[in-house]
Amino acid sequence: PSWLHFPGENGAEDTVWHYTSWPLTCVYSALDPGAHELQILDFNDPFSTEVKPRILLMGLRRSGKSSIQKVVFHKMSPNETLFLESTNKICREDVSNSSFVNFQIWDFPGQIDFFDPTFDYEMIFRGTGALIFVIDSQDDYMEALARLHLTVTRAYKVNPDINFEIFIHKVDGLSDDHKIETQRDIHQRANDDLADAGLEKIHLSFYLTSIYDHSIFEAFSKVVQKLIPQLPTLENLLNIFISNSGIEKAFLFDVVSKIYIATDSTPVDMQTYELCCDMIDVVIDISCIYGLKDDGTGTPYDKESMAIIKLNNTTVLYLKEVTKFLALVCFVREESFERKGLIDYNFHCFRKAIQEVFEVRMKVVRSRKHQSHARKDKRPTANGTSRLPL
Ligand SMILES: Nc1nc2c(ncn2[C@@H]2O[C@H](COP(=O)(O)OP(=O)(O)OP(=O)(O)O)[C@@H](O)[C@H]2O)c(=O)[nH]1
Repeated sequence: PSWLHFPGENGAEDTVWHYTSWPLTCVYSALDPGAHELQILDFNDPFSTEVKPRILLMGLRRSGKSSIQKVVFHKMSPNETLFLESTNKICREDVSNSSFVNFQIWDFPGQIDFFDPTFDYEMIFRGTGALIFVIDSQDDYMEALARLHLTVTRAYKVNPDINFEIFIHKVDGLSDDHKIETQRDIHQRANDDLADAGLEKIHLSFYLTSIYDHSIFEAFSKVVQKLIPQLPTLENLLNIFISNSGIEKAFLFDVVSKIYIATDSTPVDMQTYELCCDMIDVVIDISCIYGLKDDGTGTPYDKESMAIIKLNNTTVLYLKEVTKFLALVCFVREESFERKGLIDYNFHCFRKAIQEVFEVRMKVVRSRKHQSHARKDKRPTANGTSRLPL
């Protein structure tokens, strides 16, 4: 077993212990002792069902990492993030809103000395699906670029399959011209650094983001979509659905986070996405006021949830419940919406197909769990017992 120390504020110290001498890696945080029960991560077992794709949030201090997590996944209002304290330990969180949106986010403290030899970055990167590096665009970003280069090169060596996602953040403070110029400059410098190191094969994706508009949700949607193995199937189903129903555009949304997990193959523009987010907010707000029972029980989003909003430009927005956490939001021309019966019938077929995709996934998960348990029971352990050395 090796010990990792993350110095906290006011002399407090969080000690993260992880045991890697066996395929099972256990992470234990001293400041958060209850967490160890959740943190049994089986990195080396390809059939493990405990491991969720991990998204790391990294970047310099005060770049906005915790704010992003709080705004996207905790519905915190952007203004409240002004009062967020600096993160002094790795914060891990499970996001399991639906069968597709299922991952773990690790928020790293900005002050962490990531390249301290006692820091086991191999363990961290091995189970990582996406590494989001947040750069504060309102600050001098040279130090951030140097840190980005170090982080990406180390991570790539351990795990070349990681998606590197660069959030050029806090762009609300920049003019439109300045935004484009900043993105071009960061893109150029980051890729030049990689080329100088002979690592031009590493692909970096760039996003302009701010917690004060929808850009952060859109960027997170794209990051999450890359981690959903069923994405091509979902896109295909959406393409078939819209082309047979006279629909202009359709999004499959995770209602809780407002991340869209898939859309058809026509291009997405920001305004369309914002309208969908606003519609979800309206539906949930109205349901919370008028949709609950007199005693306050019930949920604001259920099988009955649907909404039609007619815009003044002959476009109709149509929202329907797909599963407990997913909604389909469509853009339809008024004349096509006259054939609502056809749309509803096709939607019924679409929902059935989505359920089938879920079922296949559940079957795979169940059989992997079964195989995994069977193998764990058989293999000998380090201390001769069949239990984890916790
Ligand atoms: N203008 C603007 N400010 C932002 C944005 N996102 C975050 N901030 C502000 O940036 C400051 C730092 O945010 P944090 O989320 O605490 O930053 P962090 O990267 O988690 O910081 P550490 O925990 O120290 O590593 C806060 O005052 C936020 O309100 C944004 O998109 N635009």
